[in-house]
Formats: sequence, structure tokens, C-alpha cells
Amino acid sequence: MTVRSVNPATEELIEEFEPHSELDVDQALANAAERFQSWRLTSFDERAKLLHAAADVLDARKDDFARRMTLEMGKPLKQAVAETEKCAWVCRHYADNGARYLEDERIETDASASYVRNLPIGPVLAIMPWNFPFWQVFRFAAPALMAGNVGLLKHASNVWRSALNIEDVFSEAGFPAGCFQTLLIGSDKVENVIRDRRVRAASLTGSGPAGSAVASIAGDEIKPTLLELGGTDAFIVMPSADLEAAVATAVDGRTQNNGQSCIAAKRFFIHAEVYDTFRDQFVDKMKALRIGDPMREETQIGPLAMKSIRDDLAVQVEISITAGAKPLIPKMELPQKGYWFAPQILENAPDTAPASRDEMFGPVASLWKVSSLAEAIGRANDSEFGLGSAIFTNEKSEVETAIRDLDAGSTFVNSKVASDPRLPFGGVKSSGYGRELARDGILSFINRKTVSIA
Ligand SMILES: O=CCCC(=O)O
Repeated sequence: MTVRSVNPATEELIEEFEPHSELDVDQALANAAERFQSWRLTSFDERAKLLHAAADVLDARKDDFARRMTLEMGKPLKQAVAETEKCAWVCRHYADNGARYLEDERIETDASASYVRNLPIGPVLAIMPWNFPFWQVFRFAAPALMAGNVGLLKHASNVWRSALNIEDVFSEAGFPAGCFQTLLIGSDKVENVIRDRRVRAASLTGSGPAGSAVASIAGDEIKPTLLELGGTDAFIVMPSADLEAAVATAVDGRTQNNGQSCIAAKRFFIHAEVYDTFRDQFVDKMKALRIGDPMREETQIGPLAMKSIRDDLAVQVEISITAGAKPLIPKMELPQKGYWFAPQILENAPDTAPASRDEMFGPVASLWKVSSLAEAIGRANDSEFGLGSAIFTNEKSEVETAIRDLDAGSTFVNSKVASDPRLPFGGVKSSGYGRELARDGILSFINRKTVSIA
């Protein structure tokens, strides 16, 4: 069935795609398996040179790629350009550090030499979401290729031009055919690809149900997976915090990418001593955000990516309000066409409401007053998710307590949670397992071969 790509700002058709046939997919898997046999023998220097070339292609064509991302999923153009630049960064990061990350690890034993050698495992399938159409893919692809693996991409069907653009980046950079291929397939075709003996592992960024499905199939086939799933990240503000910085970061953290980020701050726990001031400033700044055409330089919030995302969020907000949450921002007039959703702050949502329990994928913040750090951490941890967490404080002991007790894959102090090629990235609990980026990321799909020479 033809796949239609629609501009979420106008609901106009951008482009239509014919999905790949079973034969196309089979050919791509054969190409990947064959290419792996030569790619795994290339040197780190050769791979690094090509990754630098990919970074150069990204830099040279960033405006073109960014425009397409914005057209396909509605993020403000400025943020799409920044996303492309970050992809060039991750390519250069692994080009410059990959060999060091994968060095042999010598271990003293009774043998004359013993060590761990990090070897590639083969074709890896990446199942990626639409919210960061380039970044989510490059943070998988750069370490995978540097390690000597080859990549297959199944991207979300609303960003297929971006998916094809990514394939172009690698071929324009000079990577041999078969190193990185995009499969234009729907989710219903993923099971067969995972089960195919030529595919050796899968990496998924996406929803909990998608993660469970992929992990079950891969588990059945005894293939490793890395899962980066949702989050309802907590953002704690204590009395000693720089309040102006905390408010500005809260707004940015909640509304980046039109609020559609797994690591967006979503649940705000503010100490009673600063609660009223924080709330009033937060409301003023969220109200002042400029909503509009994501192609315009001054736009801060564009449309949500899909009708279903907008409608689901509207239902979550409605149920939360009916359950007792207080909306702090009056409803505003929005264009009829397009999947628009105005920023909102919900105060005091009860424990059972979606605003307390579920991931809200859009510019909606949930706000509560707490009387101590212990209460803030207890409530932050009362979630099935554990991706990121942030605390604003200038008390050293509070920093240490937050690092020790927040049940999350990261704790950021006096800044928002952000991914960085130099730092491991991932979650605990229902936010997934495994780590992307940094050294951890490149070791995710590796045969850590033990070598012992008598
Ligand atoms: O949506 C999750 C990833 C966001 C990021 O890496 O900045």
C-alpha cells in the first residue's frame, strides 16, 4: 500500500512512497550480509575517514536535510538544523575515538597473553522513531559502522524521505554499497527481518509496546537488543536553586522538539518555598512561546507530528483535568488545518491521572508542590519509567542524594537532560535497557572475544 507523507503544519500531501517488496528486502539483507564480510576487515583508519566524510556531507547539506525533517514532522527549522549538526558531531566523535574505545583489553593470567578483542557481529537492524528523524539514526549508525558492523534502517513511515536522505549521506560519503541501507517497510514486516538469520541484532528507539514486541521476537531468536523507550522525566527545584535559570530550563526542557522528546522534562516537583514564584514565571514563559509555521526563524513551537499524536495528547489532558488537575493556561485559538497543540501546565494532577502516570508527548507540563527533597524523589521514582532526571539546587548534599536516589538512567544537575556523543545514554525500568553513545554505545553490538595464548 502506498505510504503518504503529510505536512503536519498544513495537512497537505508532501510525497507518496511505494514500500519495498519482500524481494527488495531479501536483496537488501543479502547485500548487508555480503558487505559485512569485507567491511569487518577494513581498518579503523578507513572507517574513520568515511565517517569524517559523512560528517562533511551532513554539514554541506544541512539546510536541505533540515527543511525535509521540518516538512515531514513539524519541528522548528532551527532545531532541525541543530539536529543535523549534532549528527555530524556524533560521526566525528566515533571517527576520532572509536579505535580507542575498541582497543584490546589486556588481562594478566597464567597464559603468555590474554586479552579481550572487540569484534563486530554483523548486520544490525535499527528501528527508529520520527521525533528526531536524523539524530536517532546517526547515534546508532556512527558507532555501528565504526565497529565494523553494517546497518539496516526501518524508519517511522512519516519520515521516509529523511530515511532515504540518511542512506544518501553514507553513499555520498563513499561508504561501500550495503554498509547502510534503508528498508521502506511497515511495522508488520519487522518480525521477519529480525528472525532472518542474516540479521544479528536489533536496536529500537520507540514506544514500550514496540520495545516488548521487538525484544520478544529477538529473544526467541537469541539475538541481542538495545531498547530506548519512553520517559516521564522528573525535574526537581529546591530553594537554593537559581530560579531564573530553573524556569528558563524548564520551559526549554518541556517544549524542545514541540514537546516530543523522550527526555523532555515532564513532571515538575517544586519545593514549597519557591513554588509560587516558579509557577507564576513558568506560566508566563510558557504562555509567551511563539507558536506557528515551523519554517519561520522566530517559531518556538510547531505542530505535533501526526493527528494521532495530537488527539491522544488532547485525551490525556482532558482526562487529567476531569480527574482534578488544574490547567494554568487558558485555551487559545489555533489554526483549523494542522496538528496544533498549545503549551499547557497542569497543576496537582491526582496520582492516577495520565499527567502523573503516562508519557505525554507534546508541550504539556505537570506541576506539583513538595515539602522536601525526599518527597520529590519519592514521587519522581513513583513511575514505571526511568530515563532521565534533573535537579536544580546549590546544596551539595542535595546533589549527592539526588544522584544516589533518583531511579533513572541519568541525573543532570542545574541543566536539562540532554544527549551528548561523549556520554552514555539510556534508561532503567520501562524506559529500556542498554546504553547508546560514548564507549558504551560502540560496545553494544560487539563480540567481546576472549583470547588466551598459552
Ligand atoms: O527522544 C529521545 C532522544 C532525545 C535526544 O537524544 O535528544
